[in-house]
Amino acid sequence: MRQLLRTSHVSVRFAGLCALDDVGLELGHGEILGLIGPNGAGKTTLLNVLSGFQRPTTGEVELDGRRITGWDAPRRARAGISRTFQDVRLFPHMTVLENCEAAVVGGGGTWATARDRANRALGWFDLDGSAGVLARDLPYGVERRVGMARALCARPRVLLLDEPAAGLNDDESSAMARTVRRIHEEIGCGIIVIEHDVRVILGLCDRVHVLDHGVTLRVGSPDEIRTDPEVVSAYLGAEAME
Ligand SMILES: Nc1ncnc2c1ncn2[C@@H]1O[C@H](COP(=O)(O)OP(=O)(O)OP(=O)(O)O)[C@@H](O)[C@H]1O
Repeated sequence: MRQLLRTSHVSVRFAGLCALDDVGLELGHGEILGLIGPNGAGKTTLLNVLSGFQRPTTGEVELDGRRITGWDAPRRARAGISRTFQDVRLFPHMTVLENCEAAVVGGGGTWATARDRANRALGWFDLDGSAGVLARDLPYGVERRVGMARALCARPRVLLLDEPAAGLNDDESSAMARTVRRIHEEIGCGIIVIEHDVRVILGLCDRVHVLDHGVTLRVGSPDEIRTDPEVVSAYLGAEAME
């Protein structure tokens, strides 16, 4: 596996709390990697470290073999690392289309490119009919899809998805997973996805990285993770083995 993004020996401490402890994560070119673990395991903190929103206390981050640990979030975005947020964070007074265009222009693209990419990304998420709607008027499920469309407008090399199926029902979650898979086939970017819905993760990902209390519990294929006794007892419970 050719490495696209990796962390080595990453630790993050918040005052007395160790949110991440010596974590090494690897994402290959064109790979979909699931990041799972119980509440407070450190998943979002690790995504923040990868996207430049959180400086690690110790450790390094590399993109394509280049050390990017000191780079801030805008610089990483320009280098091709795009992300979504649990709370989406759209510009509320701008339309769906303008939110997507802003992501392209903010990354240095022209308005013409921005319009083209935004329209394409909205099409991937069946959002063509919502292009002119103000972001503040969107229902939650639609808002999340716009967040993903916006992240994809930048044509990222790495896409970091923080709980894309949160708050969605089973059918919507399955549809979301199918969309992620389709986009992955079309763009070929590496994807890291945090998700609590284990069925979505195990069905979608090439490999899964399991965190527990800030440390790596296991890394393996969906089948290895599904049947690993330690992962099952720490996180999955019996239902994932069915
Ligand atoms: N800015 C911060 N200041 C202090 N503590 C923090 C901060 N961010 C996260 N933490 C703590 O670090 C630990 C890891 O949090 P994190 O949000 O990364 O976990 P998570 O696995 O994403 O959890 P969840 O599944 O609930 O979203 C938690 O104990 C959390 O309270």
